[in-house]
Amino acid sequence: MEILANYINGELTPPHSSEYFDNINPATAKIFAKIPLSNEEDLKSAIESAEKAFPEWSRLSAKERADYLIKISNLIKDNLEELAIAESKDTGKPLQLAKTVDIPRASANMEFFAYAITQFSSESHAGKDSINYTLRKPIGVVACISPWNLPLYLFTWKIAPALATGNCVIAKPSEITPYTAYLLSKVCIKAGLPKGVLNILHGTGPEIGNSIVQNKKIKAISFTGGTTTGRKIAEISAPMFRKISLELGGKNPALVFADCDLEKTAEGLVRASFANQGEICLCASRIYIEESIYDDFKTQFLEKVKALKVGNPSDDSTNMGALVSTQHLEKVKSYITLAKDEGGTLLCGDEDFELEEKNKDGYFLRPHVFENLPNHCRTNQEEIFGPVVSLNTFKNEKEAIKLANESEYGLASSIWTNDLSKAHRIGNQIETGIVWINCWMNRDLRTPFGGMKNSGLGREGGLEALRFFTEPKNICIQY
Ligand SMILES: NC(=O)C1=CN([C@@H]2O[C@H](COP(=O)(O)OP(=O)(O)OC[C@H]3O[C@@H](n4cnc5c(N)ncnc54)[C@H](O)[C@@H]3O)[C@@H](O)[C@H]2O)C=CC1
Ligand SMILES: O=C(O)/C=C/C=C(\O)C(=O)O
Repeated sequence: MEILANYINGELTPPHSSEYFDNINPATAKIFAKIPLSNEEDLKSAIESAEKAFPEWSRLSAKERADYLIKISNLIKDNLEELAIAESKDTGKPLQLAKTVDIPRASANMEFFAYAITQFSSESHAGKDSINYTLRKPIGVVACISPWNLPLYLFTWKIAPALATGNCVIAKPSEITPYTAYLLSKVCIKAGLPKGVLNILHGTGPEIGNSIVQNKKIKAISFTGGTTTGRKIAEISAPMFRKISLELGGKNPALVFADCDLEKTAEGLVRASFANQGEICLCASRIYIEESIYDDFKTQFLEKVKALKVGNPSDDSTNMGALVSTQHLEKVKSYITLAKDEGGTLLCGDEDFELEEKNKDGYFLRPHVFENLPNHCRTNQEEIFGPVVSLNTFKNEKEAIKLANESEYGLASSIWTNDLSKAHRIGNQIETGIVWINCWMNRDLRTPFGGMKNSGLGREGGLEALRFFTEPKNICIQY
């Protein structure tokens, strides 16, 4: 059985506690690796090595730092197969998805920020008697804390801009899916990344995660995960006046208008609802359909959902793998019970399905579709983060916007219509950080990424991430 290690000061390092916990394959329910249970001592070593590395790393030219990121990006590409297998084993997601989305995006994150930093510039302002220019300095030792749903994809999405801008990083992957972060340590060693520039600590959120957040030497935190955890990080960071970037949950609406291309919309929304088993913060979970096409949409949507194949993640024909853990499966199931208690009609999801012998104990769930749920019920308001979606109706544009905005969350939305004026008008009024028109999760890494309301604070992506990880300093010269 593989024993994972922390990555501290450029070396694979066992935890001070000498204690480990289980890494479980959700598709088989079998333990396949042991995860270090890190504590304050490990954090102390990681911070010391990061502080030691900072003066030199931050003094390198942008191009020199970019070259390291490109090496890492290339090594991720070279090891795509191994990394994808590891990601699928750790998360339960289809191997095909890991090969085509997760790992290529991890490589692209490194490459994107390598190029971005060489093009990064700051403002200057010429006035009547003075000229001002702004320097953007690295902050120091920063933390990146990431979740389990897109492990290497989101881990690198944070680490890449933090390193590119000259910071040294303490990074913590989710304890539920730590495996590709461990493999990334090996990639960084192979790439010759200077010691201490990146440190990866494994362990639980309440222990090592909380220690990182409590530590005053950590000058900024980029976090993706649940809203409850995000709130805790904000509460602890506020008195320290520490910079934080929070990418939190979503309860994302999709608005389907009578003038949409029905076939494409149904297909797009099956993907938006159930990609990665519905375990993406951007997944559509409330679908609002214009009354006049409700029945037609429902028929087409259900036909496609029922055709989704759930099962062995290694099989190329599988559309949905296992949910990430038994605890998460139980959480999602409890929402299915709740939806029924709230008066919802289950349209599909409870059919019998066959699993291969080795997957019999895995955490599989068919995609569930409900209708007849009121907008204010918990099923339509709380983040489920699994393969559960509700179909709802609206009468007109005004009502569609009202229903979509009746939410504590504000991450992503999608609008499906062939009337582009209407799409722009609605896009402008929807309270979400991201609006997709006739598509979903079409990502350009240059765009601001993040949510409003309880979906987070700040934006990542492109220049936003480079600005987040730097401290602006204005210099004024009088003529
Ligand atoms: N991007 C998103 O929107 C995500 C949302 N979620 C939502 O959150 C729910 C809970 O999932 P979890 O895995 O428990 O998410 P979480 O928010 O607990 O975990 C995310 C990361 O934060 C760390 N963490 C946990 N508690 C911490 C603390 N006190 N201080 C510092 N770091 C801490 C975890 O170890 C992990 O690395 C899910 O059911 C889902 O609804 C989960 C993952 C991603
Ligand atoms: O950056 C992206 O393309 C996707 C981000 C997704 C999340 O932050 C999430 O699901 O947690």
